[in-house]
Amino acid sequence: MKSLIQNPSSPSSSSSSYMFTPPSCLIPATRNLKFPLLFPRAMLTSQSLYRCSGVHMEAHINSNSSKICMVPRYSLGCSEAQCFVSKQSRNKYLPPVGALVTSKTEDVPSTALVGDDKIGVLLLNLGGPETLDDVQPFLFNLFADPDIIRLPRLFRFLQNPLAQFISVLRAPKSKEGYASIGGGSPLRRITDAQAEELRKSLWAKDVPAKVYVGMRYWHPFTEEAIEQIKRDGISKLVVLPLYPQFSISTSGSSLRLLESIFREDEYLVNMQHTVIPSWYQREGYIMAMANLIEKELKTFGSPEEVMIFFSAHGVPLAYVEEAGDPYKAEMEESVDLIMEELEKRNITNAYTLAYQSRVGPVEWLKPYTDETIVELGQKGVKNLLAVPISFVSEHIETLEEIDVEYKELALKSGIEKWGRVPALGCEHTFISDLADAVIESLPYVGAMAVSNLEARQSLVPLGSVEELLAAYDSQRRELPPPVTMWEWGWTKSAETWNGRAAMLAVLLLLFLEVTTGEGFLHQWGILPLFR
Ligand SMILES: C=CC1=C(C)c2cc3[nH]c(cc4nc(cc5[nH]c(cc1n2)c(C)c5CCC(=O)O)C(CCC(=O)O)=C4C)c(C)c3C=C
Ligand SMILES: [Fe+2]
Repeated sequence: MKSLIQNPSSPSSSSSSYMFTPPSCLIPATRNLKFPLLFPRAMLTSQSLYRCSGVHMEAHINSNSSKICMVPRYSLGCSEAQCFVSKQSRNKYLPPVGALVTSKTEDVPSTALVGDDKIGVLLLNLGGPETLDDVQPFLFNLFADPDIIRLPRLFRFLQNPLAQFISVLRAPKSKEGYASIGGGSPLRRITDAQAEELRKSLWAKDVPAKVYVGMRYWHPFTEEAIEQIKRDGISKLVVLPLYPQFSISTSGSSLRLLESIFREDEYLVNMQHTVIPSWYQREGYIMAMANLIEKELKTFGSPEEVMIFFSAHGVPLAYVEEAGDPYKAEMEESVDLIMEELEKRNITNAYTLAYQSRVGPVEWLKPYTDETIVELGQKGVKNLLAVPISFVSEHIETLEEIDVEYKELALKSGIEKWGRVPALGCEHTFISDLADAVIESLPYVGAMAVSNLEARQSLVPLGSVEELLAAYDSQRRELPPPVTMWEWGWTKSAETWNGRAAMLAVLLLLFLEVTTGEGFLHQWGILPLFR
């Protein structure tokens, strides 16, 4: 497979394992899902997902009896402190083999068989540069992704030169940010710890699965995780993006990559899998978010006067309005569900949602976080509690953008007290519920959910990679057909040479722009914005 990835440093990783027989007695919730799976807001209601016969239950799979039993929910007592294990202590039980994440502890057999099946969970995440030298190649990988910079098909040949150009321009500013949070992204460390906690939680629920981490733009790359999955002989795979809400630019991009890897590999073509595309509506996520907010509100003198300020990572507006990205709808529903949960606890604070971290010249989802902070200050709001909602780990945009830039802006704008809810990390309600989501999806591994009625009624929205992407692609606006030039001479070879000539011309123009400081990109205000 052709790889766009720039990869200067070597990977390191780890693994673990499990056994399971698909359960026969899981009772699906009685919801009728009429829309493509990428639109859970339209499909799902906020109640009904987590209750069974009025009692709060969870699916418990006993690998000995091969049955699912409904048992009262319990918690595992995993703390944030436990989660942030040092590199050394992790390495003790995380042998650096392949791309796997989770540990091999004493009680974990190296093979995880049930019948003939070996079950794996693949956590998908974005990845982040681990050192300052990684920043530019990491940015290249990000901007080389057609789901991040969406060029019309005719101009796809410009994707890599453009990615190179933008990544070089943006690297100095990004490096400053990563330098200020300790010289690199904490994402890998936190995602590894989440994978390990998920593995433990699955084991505690009698589902001894192996858990793998596949990052989209940095180590351990998805390709590395897949290689490890093949080496381990996994036969059934649950794919779980670590983004609560679906976006074309995040989960969608990772799934598209997986699809291309699956298509080209004989082993993977035959491996049964299912995908949990988004899970913001699950009780564990909602409860865990509400718990964190409730706790943080108590640090204010008058908690009831605090404005709860949900800040989500933005996406370009066109993703939602033209490409059918369900991200905004899912984000708004997430906020509604969390506020409903807080109301049940008699917390009825004012709240708002805004979008942060925009990049480039195009319009992004509004309102923008920075503008909203200023407006709130002008309106006389004095206490603000920022809640990062689109991502479950601390990363540059919480540690630098929110904690430093937005805090400073808020204090300048008249806000007197600023607070911030931590990212979920390894919060145990959250991890335990992710484990439940995996368990609930297991009966549908290989069932190819979208076309399968039973799977449509499952407790988590499920689908195969291919079907999910087909649902997403059907929402994409058709690109205009290629322009037909003269009949004569429009051969494959002419097309290739035309493409090359155009690429050279664009590179020349870019070069002239950078050296002279003048040109279209400057006129349109694009170039300075990438700095
Ligand atoms: C739900 C989360 C995210 C969405 C949606 C998203 C879309 C998106 N991001 C960019 C551009 C950049 N993202 C960068 C880093 C980054 N982004 C997310 C999350 C989402 N991105 C994370 C978790 C990270 C990694 C942070 C870390 O700690 O390493 C970066 C690099 C950092 C920087 O230079 O600011 C860029 C650039 C676009 C264009 C986009 C939607 C199209
Ligand atoms: Fe991003």
